[in-house]
Amino acid sequence: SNLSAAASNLGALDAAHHIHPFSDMQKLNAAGTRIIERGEGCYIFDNHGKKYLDGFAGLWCVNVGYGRKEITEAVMRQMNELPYYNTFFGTTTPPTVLLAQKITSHAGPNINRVFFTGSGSEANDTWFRMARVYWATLGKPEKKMVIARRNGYHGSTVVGASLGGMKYMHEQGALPIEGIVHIGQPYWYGEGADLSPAEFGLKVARELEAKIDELGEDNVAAFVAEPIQGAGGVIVPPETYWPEIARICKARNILLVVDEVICGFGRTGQWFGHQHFGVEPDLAPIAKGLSSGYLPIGGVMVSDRVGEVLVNEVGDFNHGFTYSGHPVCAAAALENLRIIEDEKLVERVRDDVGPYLAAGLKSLEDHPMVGQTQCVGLMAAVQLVEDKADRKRFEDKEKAGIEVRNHCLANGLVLRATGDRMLYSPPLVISRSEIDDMITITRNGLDHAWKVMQG
Ligand SMILES: Cc1ncc(COP(=O)(O)O)c(CNc2cccc(C(=O)O)c2)c1O
Repeated sequence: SNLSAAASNLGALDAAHHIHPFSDMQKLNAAGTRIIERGEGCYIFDNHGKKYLDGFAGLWCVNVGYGRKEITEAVMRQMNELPYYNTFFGTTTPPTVLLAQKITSHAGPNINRVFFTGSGSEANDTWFRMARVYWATLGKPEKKMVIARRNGYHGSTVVGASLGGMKYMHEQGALPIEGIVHIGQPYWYGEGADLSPAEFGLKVARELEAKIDELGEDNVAAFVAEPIQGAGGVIVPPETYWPEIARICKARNILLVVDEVICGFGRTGQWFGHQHFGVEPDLAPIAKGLSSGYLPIGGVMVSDRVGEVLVNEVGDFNHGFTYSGHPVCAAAALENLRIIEDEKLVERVRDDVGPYLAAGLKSLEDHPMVGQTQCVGLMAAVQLVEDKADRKRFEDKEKAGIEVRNHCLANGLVLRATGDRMLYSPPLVISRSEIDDMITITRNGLDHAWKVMQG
């Protein structure tokens, strides 16, 4: 049949018809794409039947693992009942309502409302407009600048990419848009120089205060940051960083926005990353682990400070998407969160497999190529170095990371490399023996890459 014929040359069809995200398509088409066909637990399988341990849970998101039939069945039921309806014009659907309630039940006492989107990027665009509407409603329309961080990641929409601090994204599309500025990142290993982590954490947090002074407090709406930068390389800030950030936001009367797209829903061993660091956001974008990626859904968790104004004083908030609160995506997310609750995955990450992964990564620190490992819950990084003595980095950081990543891939482990940092973000259901495999395969990858880089 033409389907089987098509199946045999999916690669050619992909090259002919499909432009991939974040890809050099000429190189990709020459190299060919890997067709991933199936997933089970923490494993994915390509169309040649090769099995990979997915140390990255898709893109940071498959928290409950692949093949959870409970979600498929919940989606099937909802799909058959009502495949779509909107939440505009005074309508809603049962899963959407129940999902909003369930999310806020885990988000702490000050967060009681959710605005739904289709992605994490749209969630960032959404809070950006909410923050400006909030201040305008309080009679401060000039309070509209947003401060973000270099090497932060907040998505690929115009606002998302502008909030992000990735230069290679700004260069494509003349970004950032006006109204968004960046300060430093709490990356002690790479930028701490002779300061202790504690000193560096305070120093880089205080760049926020300096930036507010430079811009004028009455012009600044918000500061946005990931609890732990994900795509930036799993940059775990020094202990002193977040308390100082929270102090400054309060003292200078700007909204604190915490991007929970990666850190949310158990990734750090708490329901949300801000809870790991003990800070209270005014607004928090979410996505990824919300549905474990089974269906696309995102949103913004809204604190009462903003929510009361948004609900009771703004009148029409003229913003939203066709798929805001999509009933089938909401049903998938609702069942996903039920699994996380019933299987106590957050507690498991905090008390069992998170510490277990941290110990396994620590055991790699004796390797000549490993300068540092960082691990919070099941979100971790291995910092590659050329010379540990003075934290000397490889000239070609990308090559170091790619050599480790490709060797791991050839040995059945999917990892992410951001420059010279190897990143781990496995499903929250990963077993200790699967973690052992991740560590073993990583060590072999390090041995290989060390030889190549010494070459
Ligand atoms: C913190 C954060 N905020 C927003 C987004 C955007 O979400 P959407 O993609 O759903 O619009 C993200 C997404 N993060 C993301 C997406 C794709 C790839 C990688 C990578 O690290 O390779 C990371 C993210 O990590």
